[in-house]
Amino acid sequence: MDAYELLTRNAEEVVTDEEIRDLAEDPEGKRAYVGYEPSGVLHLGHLLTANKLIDLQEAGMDVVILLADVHAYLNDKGTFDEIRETAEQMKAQFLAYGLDEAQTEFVYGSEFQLDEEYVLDLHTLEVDTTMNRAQRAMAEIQGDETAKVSHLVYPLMQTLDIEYLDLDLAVGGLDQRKVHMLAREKLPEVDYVVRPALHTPIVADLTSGEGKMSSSEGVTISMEDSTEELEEKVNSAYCPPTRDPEADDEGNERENPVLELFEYHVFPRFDELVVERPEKYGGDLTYEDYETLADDLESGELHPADAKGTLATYLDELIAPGREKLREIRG
Ligand SMILES: N[C@@H](Cc1ccc(O)cc1)C(=O)O
Repeated sequence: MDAYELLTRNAEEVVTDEEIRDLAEDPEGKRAYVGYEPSGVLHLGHLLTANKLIDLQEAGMDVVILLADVHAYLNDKGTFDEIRETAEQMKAQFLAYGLDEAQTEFVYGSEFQLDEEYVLDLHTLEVDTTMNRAQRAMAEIQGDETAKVSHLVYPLMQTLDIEYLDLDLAVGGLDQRKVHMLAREKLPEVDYVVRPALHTPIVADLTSGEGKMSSSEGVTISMEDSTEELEEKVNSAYCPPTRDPEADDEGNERENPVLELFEYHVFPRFDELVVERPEKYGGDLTYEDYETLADDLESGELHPADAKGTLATYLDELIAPGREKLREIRG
């Protein structure tokens, strides 16, 4: 796979394609980041962006993981001490998951976001940004909560992080796109250069196939799940024998989350998947790419129950090292 392909595979959006192409010309040693509000246990949402970071490392880039403690604090996620403690646990899980330690730098937001220069830049942005504009950027991150002043400061700080961490690329889920658009608009106003952004898809809720999956709403899979819990969740997932399911009774769009997990979580990490089947049902199947597997599900060659069993096995392999780490940490 060439560098451009590694950078962009499974990305839902790149901003802009031209800037990413430039980066792909010479990715060696360039810096990409994802910021996470520390929350202790990694779940599929974290792992989807982590997969992209692994791709970028493979292309030669260095990765910065921002443990966004100040942002979590602004978003009312607990006391500062609690937040920092959960951040330490996340570090260990990211490395266990497969990020290359030599190419990964972990930075706490509080290491630089409280410095005088940063804070003064922040105030400059506050002067230059309407409340309406900042609030729009936050809509998807803040959820249903009533907007507080902290929610307006939050996206302006995220904008500055891109400059202060000296990055060449900002990565995030599609829910970060409005903040990255704000950054493109605002960074030049404080005389900083615009950096490209890359957005990963948001996988649908496991049980309904609707909306987006996160740890707070709906069912997700996390590093905390035992093999049995993981199997149970995958087995109860929505999986019609097609990649384009019909909308539900209320007209809500649906996806096939089982296929999405194969596409975004499993195939990027394994060269080949084996679906184990007894001889009398046709024997084992081997897949080297997502498309063939999705075609077989659609044609009936691959039964949803077999697809789910296989998905559970591979997801379990992916989270097993992180699960071990968590056990060690918690004793
Ligand atoms: N906004 C991110 C967290 C984040 C914070 C600061 C950043 O610079 C980047 C990302 C989230 O929703 O979790």
